[in-house]
Amino acid sequence: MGHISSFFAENCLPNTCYLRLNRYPPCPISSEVFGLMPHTDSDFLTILYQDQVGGLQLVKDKKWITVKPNPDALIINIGDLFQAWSNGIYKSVEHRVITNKQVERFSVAYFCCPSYDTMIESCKEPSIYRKFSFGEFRQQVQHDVRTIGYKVGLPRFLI
Ligand SMILES: O=C(O)CCC(=O)C(=O)O
Ligand SMILES: [Fe+2]
Repeated sequence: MGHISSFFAENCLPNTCYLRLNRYPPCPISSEVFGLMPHTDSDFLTILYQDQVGGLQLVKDKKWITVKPNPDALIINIGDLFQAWSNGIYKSVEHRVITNKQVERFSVAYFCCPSYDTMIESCKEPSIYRKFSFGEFRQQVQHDVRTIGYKVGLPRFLI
């Protein structure tokens, strides 16, 4: 895509990436409560493992579809930074988790993030997003969540 091939190796180092262990307890009112609200991940790529219970859904062709659990597979989700970096060619996938009435569910997510000072810019002109640092992006997301109650994300950086 016109970026140098060592970009990830140089910028997404073990000390800037992180692992999250998610536990979703059984929920008697599962039709009314999300395990995780619809969102996109604020990283480059997320490597996800879900157990056999299932519950992960993503948007495909404007519809929510269920990601069938597969014990032999990892799920790779594209995040917001990849979308900006590819100038919108690769889309950050919107996803959510629905709860289960009876069974507890676990998942493990590894978020591939660069350092806060890494500049995210598209390889293509005209770029649809202005250049920003990952730190600026995180700050903007946190500011929006605090002040308006939700993440706006990449649309804030459209030119
Ligand atoms: O539990 C899952 O399957 C998804 C977790 C997730 O989307 C996240 O941690 O950002
Ligand atoms: Fe996520």
